[in-house]
Amino acid sequence: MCGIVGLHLRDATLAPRLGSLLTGMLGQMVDRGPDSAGVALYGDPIFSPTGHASVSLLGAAPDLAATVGAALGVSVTGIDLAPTTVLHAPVPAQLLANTVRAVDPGATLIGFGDDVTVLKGMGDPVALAERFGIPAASGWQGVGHTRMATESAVTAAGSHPFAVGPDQCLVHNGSFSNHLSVKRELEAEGVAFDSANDTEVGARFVAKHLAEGADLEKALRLLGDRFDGFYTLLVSTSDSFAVVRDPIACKPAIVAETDAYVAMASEFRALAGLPGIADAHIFEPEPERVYVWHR
Ligand SMILES: NC(=O)CC[C@H](N)C(=O)O
Repeated sequence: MCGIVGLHLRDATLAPRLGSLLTGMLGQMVDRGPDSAGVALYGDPIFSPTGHASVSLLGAAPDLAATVGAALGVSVTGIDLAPTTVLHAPVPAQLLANTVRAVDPGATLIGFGDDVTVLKGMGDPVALAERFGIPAASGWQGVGHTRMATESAVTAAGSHPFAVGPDQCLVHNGSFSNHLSVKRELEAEGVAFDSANDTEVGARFVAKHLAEGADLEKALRLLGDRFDGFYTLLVSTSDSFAVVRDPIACKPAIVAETDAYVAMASEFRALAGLPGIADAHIFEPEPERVYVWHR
């Protein structure tokens, strides 16, 4: 199992409702993965303030904002939402991420960018979302995941999303059967990993191809060529929202599209409460077809 939900808004008047709609969707997927959960939000003014990069971390040192601020020579602010910590600084996102890694190598970086904030934790997904303040969040895009672990331990670091490139986020339902082979290839090229999770291998593969200049559609086609196993993936970037399924599409997925949004979930019940759903174009993504929507 595992439950995926995602909402890509086209109608800016829905932005103040992003967090409450996403929390409602996540709540419908709790029985697909009750042990841990994670959310990525794009464009919330508190989690991702304008003019600042954000970095999301697990296991951050208590005084990290001050240490990173001293290293960068700027004011760094933090939000403590245990086990996730979010830091903000008025510097480029990659510089903030690199500085955090250098200053606190014991922390795990779970997301970074100009527009995205990633929050992950253990326990009931809706209780977590409420503790993180997701229902009050706004923005233009959000992704959520409820995990039933198959490939690595039930820990916050093993929870999805895996957000390993700037403003990127990947969530997965399924299991990559050749992830250890792909991981060895990526490690030989210098890619470092934070967990033993199969989904992290997919996220690092996509991030590498995006960094090398592929667009999201191409990166997901390359993933389909290289990875074996089962997958429904929802992948988002600073301007895109994409869905792809393996050749036999054995993991469920449903998309609803209106003039106001594109929504995706593992099961329709997560979409049933969305505004205007009765008039939405609703379909199951075809096997192996890469669907990408742009902002
Ligand atoms: N149940 C799932 O879909 C699990 C997804 C992924 N293989 C993980 O272990 O995190």
